[in-house]
Amino acid sequence: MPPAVLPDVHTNQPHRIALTAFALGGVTGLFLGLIRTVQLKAFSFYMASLALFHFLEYYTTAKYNPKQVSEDSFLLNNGIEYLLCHSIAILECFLEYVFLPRWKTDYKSTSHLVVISLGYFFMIMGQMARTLAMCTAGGSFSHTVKTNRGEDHILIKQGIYKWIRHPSYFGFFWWAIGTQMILLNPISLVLFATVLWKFFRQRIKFEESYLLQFFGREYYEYRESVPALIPFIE
Ligand SMILES: C[S@@+](CC[C@H](N)C(=O)[O-])C[C@H]1O[C@@H](n2cnc3c(N)ncnc32)[C@H](O)[C@@H]1O
Repeated sequence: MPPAVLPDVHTNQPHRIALTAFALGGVTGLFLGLIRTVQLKAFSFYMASLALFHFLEYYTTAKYNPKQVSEDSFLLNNGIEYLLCHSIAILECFLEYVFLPRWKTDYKSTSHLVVISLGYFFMIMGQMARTLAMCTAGGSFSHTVKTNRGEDHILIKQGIYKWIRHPSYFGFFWWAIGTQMILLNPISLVLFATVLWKFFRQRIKFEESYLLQFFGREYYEYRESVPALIPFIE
């Protein structure tokens, strides 16, 4: 690999990367291991999936977009709202488990089964879409929106981008919705859907204004023909 493509060790301090990856792997392993023994299995799956999500953010950036990888690529500092949403979700999950234990663990009810199955489907599909988007976009992907076009920033229209205009946002949105469905968290489901929908609507508008500047008519035509597949976002 030519030196210019190697990750910068100042923004990727090896001991910190190793420790973060170890911690995320530990959380994933711990909660997957607990699934058989705990009653609230969905919570274990949620925690394992949350840790896996953050591990994959760094791993995929390091592998497919090494010039832009940094410790921030774990996306663990994803803003106060993100942290609050997950904290509220965990609190809701435990409060409902304590005060409404039967309702929370009534896995035999058909409505619960439908919500939980859909939730797992959204989570798996969302994670796959997000990771696939990052692999496909490669050097054109960045965790922050670029306001200046880099020299290797090309318009991506192939692979998953042929079917979904913002597949990493689509993936993130449906993955997060899925986590709240498997937890049977009605309050946090509404909270996640509202916060994320507002965030992505704003972000897509901002991002597309720059993509139109970078790629002109080509992006305009792409935007007109490929949907975002996030409800009520054109
Ligand atoms: C966090 S990435 C998200 C990419 C895309 N919105 C998605 O959801 O897969 C943000 C960066 O991707 C770039 N980007 C978004 N769509 C792109 C495309 N189709 N081709 C190339 N770059 C794109 C933007 O310029 C921005 O700097």
